[in-house]
Amino acid sequence: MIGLYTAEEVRAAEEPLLATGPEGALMQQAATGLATVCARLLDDVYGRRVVLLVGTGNNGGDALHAGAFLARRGARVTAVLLDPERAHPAGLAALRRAGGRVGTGADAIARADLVLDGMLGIGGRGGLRPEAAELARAAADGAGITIAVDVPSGVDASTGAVDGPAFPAMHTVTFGAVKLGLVVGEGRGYAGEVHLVDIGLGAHLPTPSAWRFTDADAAARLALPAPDDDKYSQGVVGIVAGSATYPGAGVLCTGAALRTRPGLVRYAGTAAGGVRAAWPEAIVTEGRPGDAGRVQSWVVGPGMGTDDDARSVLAEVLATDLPVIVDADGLTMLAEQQDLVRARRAATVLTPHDREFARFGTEPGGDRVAAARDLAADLGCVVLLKGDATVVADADGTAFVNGTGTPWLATAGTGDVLSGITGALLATGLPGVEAAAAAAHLHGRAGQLAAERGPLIAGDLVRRLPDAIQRVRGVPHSGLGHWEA
Ligand SMILES: NC(=O)C1=CN([C@@H]2O[C@H](COP(=O)(O)OP(=O)(O)OC[C@H]3O[C@@H](n4cnc5c(N)ncnc54)[C@H](O)[C@@H]3O)[C@@H](O)[C@H]2O)[C@@H](O)CC1
Ligand SMILES: Nc1ncnc2c1ncn2[C@@H]1O[C@H](COP(=O)(O)OP(=O)(O)O)[C@@H](O)[C@H]1O
Ligand SMILES: [K+]
Repeated sequence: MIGLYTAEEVRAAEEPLLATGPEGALMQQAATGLATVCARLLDDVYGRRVVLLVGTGNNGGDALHAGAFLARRGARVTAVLLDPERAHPAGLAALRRAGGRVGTGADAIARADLVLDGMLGIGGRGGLRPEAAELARAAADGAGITIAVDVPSGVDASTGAVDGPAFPAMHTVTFGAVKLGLVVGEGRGYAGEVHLVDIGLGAHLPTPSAWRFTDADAAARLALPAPDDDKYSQGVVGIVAGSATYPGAGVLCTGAALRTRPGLVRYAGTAAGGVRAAWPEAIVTEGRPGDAGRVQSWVVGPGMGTDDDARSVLAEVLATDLPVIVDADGLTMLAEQQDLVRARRAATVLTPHDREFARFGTEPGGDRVAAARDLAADLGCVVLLKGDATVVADADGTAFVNGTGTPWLATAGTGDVLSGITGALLATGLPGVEAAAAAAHLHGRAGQLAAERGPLIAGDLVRRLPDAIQRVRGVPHSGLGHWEA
């Protein structure tokens, strides 16, 4: 797993290194790593125009030292200083020694091949002041590559909240540890591609605030069928989704569960006809959940409606002592009867998008990890808050930020697929928070695979799920399967 850290955690880890290491050593390491990434992205450094946006703190110092490195390799480097009296003295001296110069704003930015944002790093507080905001806008309008030093200025490094304008980075070169604000919420959009430069913080870092799953983490949670398995022992999933008028949600959800963990999937609900036609593999009843037969987990909510029948079905499912994932219409009803979750002892996973989340009382706001954590703690369940970087939080504060996916997932029905995957993983006995994090990871990978062929529809995710599973397991898909000689 990849740890994601707040600014405070990174500062605390830096302290012992600053206290014991030679003066400026950490900054030299950071700046060298930064300049190396810049040089790689510029391809040929000689003669390139580089503009440094330089604030009053160490973030500006990093930019100045990296600028000096690039100037020594023949780049034409101009530093734009937000406050000339307070620019990092050693950094400025190094830049001047290397032949860099100090200049002014917008024109230089418009002509730059590369704009390096060293205005604010983890010491930034609140929104950008007007002069900094102006430079960020000019960088957005320019044609050069935009690279943020450590954190894009205007982005809260700990939360990803953005208050007003911020520097639009195509790349962020971050030091020592990945800051949470680079991968979640609005901040993620400003950070672009994140490059991590090792400055030796490793042993000093605390347990991170949040985690990101790798493919290996997801794969470790996808238990393979064993020789002594049968269709029941793999975990049976029950699906309550879709309706006579809207069978689609039932079809997608059932398909996703089957494709994730094809032991046995049972369906109960009024979309029975559509589900039966689409998935002969599923066991289908028009009746209530109790008529479906034994299951090890329930998916309830997508497209099921919100009438009285739907309410009583939701209550019936939540009254079981089985793990349940609640989505869509189920969430709309649950928001009005939150005690149905609080009373549960088995795992409950709620998978709201922003509007569904708001029905539980508060908008997600700028700090999406905190929002998901708060609701999870309040209800005593797992909350998976959907978005371009989906957040999963458990009642004890454990949090994951998803790193897979594509904006092509913003299409109807993809949420139903996520519900089916989550239900299938819950049925295997995984803790709720791990099932949800692994499901989000897998869903995103399926989306990426489907998007390789252009615009995707939700059904494509179901079709690509087997490939996504093989991909996260690191199995090359030759189409022939794996044979041991
Ligand atoms: N601590 C260290 O030794 C290291 C720090 N590094 C760099 O240092 C950065 C943190 O440096 P600092 O703590 O000096 O902080 P920053 O450079 O992030 O910013 C602090 C300065 O900006 C001002 N400021 C804060 N909010 C502002 C706003 N909204 N508008 C305008 N000005 C604002 C503050 O008054 C202060 O002068 C990191 O992000 C990283 O880039 C790296 O060099 C690695 C080593
Ligand atoms: N811009 C985006 N980038 C990446 N993923 C997205 C984006 N917008 C939505 N998604 C993902 O697509 C899915 C949409 O789910 P949802 O809103 O429930 O749709 P539906 O109810 O139509 O199925 C979620 O998994 C969400 O994380
Ligand atoms: K910055």
